[in-house]
Amino acid sequence: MTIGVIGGGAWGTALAQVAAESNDVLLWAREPEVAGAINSAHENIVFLPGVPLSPAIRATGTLDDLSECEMLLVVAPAQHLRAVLSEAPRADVPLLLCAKGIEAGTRLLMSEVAAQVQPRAPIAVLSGPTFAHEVAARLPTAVTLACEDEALGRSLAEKIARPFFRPYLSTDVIGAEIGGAVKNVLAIACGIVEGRGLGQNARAALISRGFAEMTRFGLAKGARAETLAGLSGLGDLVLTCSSTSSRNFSLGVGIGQGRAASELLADRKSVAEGAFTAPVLQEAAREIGVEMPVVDAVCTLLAGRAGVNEVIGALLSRPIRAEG
Ligand SMILES: NC(=O)c1ccc[n+]([C@@H]2O[C@H](COP(=O)([O-])OP(=O)(O)OC[C@H]3O[C@@H](n4cnc5c(N)ncnc54)[C@H](O)[C@@H]3O)[C@@H](O)[C@H]2O)c1
Ligand SMILES: O=P(O)(O)OC[C@H](O)CO
Repeated sequence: MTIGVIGGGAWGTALAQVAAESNDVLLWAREPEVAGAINSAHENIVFLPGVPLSPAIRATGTLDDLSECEMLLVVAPAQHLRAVLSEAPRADVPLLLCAKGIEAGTRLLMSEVAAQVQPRAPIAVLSGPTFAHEVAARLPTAVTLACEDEALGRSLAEKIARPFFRPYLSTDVIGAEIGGAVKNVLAIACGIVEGRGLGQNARAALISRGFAEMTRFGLAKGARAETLAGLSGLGDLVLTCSSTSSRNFSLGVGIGQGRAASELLADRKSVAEGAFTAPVLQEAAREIGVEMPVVDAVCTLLAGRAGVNEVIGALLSRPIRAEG
């Protein structure tokens, strides 16, 4: 079968490499130099350099070329997903959504955006603790594959599973998406703590209190607790809050070291989704009356409305309260 991949960033390329172990893969890349190098040198020189890619991966710059694919992995960044999917051929094949974020303006999750622009396509979500370079190196990785239609979810999982790439099934699409979106914002917070030299205790406290925020928000939006505590929630939170391999964490490190978020973001070619999700998440949480102080703190720092010491001081001086 031919699997289509929409998005030639690091994650789209790593997933193409996984899928190419037993399928033909057609990857749409926005940048002509990315598509050119994949076809001529079997390497994504821009977003995943140094990884020799399977010759079973062909790249194209034309979305219409994906019209014959039997399933599509959608790996465009969250804020571009609507535009890219709108330009893609009308699909009634399954869309496996792999971006982690909430759309600015609409506050919609990726599955909700996809349902608006590709209403005939069955939708599933792939999320979890997955650094692209590790997956591309075939290091053991487990993910959540969420689909309301259990049988479809199982068949998609069977198509992409490999001995080193192990999907766990869920029917909680919203839960899988909320975990992936929220953890990116919390990873920025953990990076700030690292960049400021505030120690491991502070980071563990942030992961734990951040997980409490993710859970409050997720449950209020209809997510299931076990999904939030699983690979796509807590699992990804732990990964992303612990390593400079995370673009969100490393953005936070820069902010913690005193650099302006705007300057750090302007320097980047790769995406730090948490920077875009944070203000939308804050709006969404306020709308439903869910308190998210760590998310609020990240928003303040991203917008440059206060300094790091002031924001951390305010977090630490909140009234003493019950943990649960
Ligand atoms: N990299 C990872 O390890 C990883 C793992 C899991 C999930 N993800 C998620 O996958 C998604 C894609 O991330 P990535 O790491 O592949 O990206 P990346 O940072 O490697 O590359 C940036 C991507 O953004 C695309 N882009 C830039 N401007 C665009 C525009 N105007 N319209 C459409 N596309 C545009 C580029 O073509 C490129 O594909 C994100 O939501 C990310 O959170 C990434
Ligand atoms: O580099 P990040 O922070 O976008 O994290 C990548 C993946 O989402 C980790 O699961």
